[in-house]
Amino acid sequence: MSDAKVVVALDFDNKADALAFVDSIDPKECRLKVGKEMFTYFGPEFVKELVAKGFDVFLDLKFHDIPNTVAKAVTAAAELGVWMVNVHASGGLAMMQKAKEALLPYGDKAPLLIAVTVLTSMSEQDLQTLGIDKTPAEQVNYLANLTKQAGLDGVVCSAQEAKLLKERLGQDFKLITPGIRPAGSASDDQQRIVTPEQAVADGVDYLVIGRPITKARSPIDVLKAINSSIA
Ligand SMILES: O=C(O)c1cc(=O)[nH]c(=O)n1[C@@H]1O[C@H](COP(=O)(O)O)[C@@H](O)[C@H]1O
Repeated sequence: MSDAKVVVALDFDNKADALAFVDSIDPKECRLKVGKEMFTYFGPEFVKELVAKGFDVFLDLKFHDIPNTVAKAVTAAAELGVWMVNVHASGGLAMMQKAKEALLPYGDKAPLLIAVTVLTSMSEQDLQTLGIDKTPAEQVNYLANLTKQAGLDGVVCSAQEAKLLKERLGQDFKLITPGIRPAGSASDDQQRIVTPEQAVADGVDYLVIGRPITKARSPIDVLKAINSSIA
């Protein structure tokens, strides 16, 4: 298993470009995330292909459904041999508990199970439009507590919330943070952004980074630069 902190979000609409990047890197340099776009185009076979190449794969399908359906979906993810899989914490305590239970038969081969708190593309105003009268940090803290209570391994949040969550939930509770932007790069549709250096200083376990790497003229150079900035 790799000890890389960077998880590259493989958000490509074609396999050739994704594989050109993947085949130019070593599994020691980063882990890979397959999300809704590539999974919908290329399915579980693509995930298996990446696992067979030796990469730790984060299957990011953000399951959010009734407990039975999510438990079965998480089992299907474990069968693919992925390293990590996620659900939405707002699916509730029972849903998360059932998902965790579904992974028990896999023992130490089970993927890490984490829950998305408040999407990094959302601001306080966005929460208000959903009828949530809290700051993102308060809502993240609330859902992260629920996630820990359900026995999951950690949460997806913004690195802006990392320091507080590590203090409150302990060092072992994993924090996975998208919305990472090297200084000077475009924020795109992300709202709660943090640089790679700051994220690591604040205790983040894994940094999910997509467009700043995959849309760069030389993705491999950007990945290497980020890796050395957080070494
Ligand atoms: O679960 C995720 O990975 C996720 C959660 C979240 O709150 N925000 C978020 O951006 N993501 C994913 O992380 C990746 C971020 O990509 P970039 O914005 O291109 O770096 C995308 O693939 C998103 O789907």
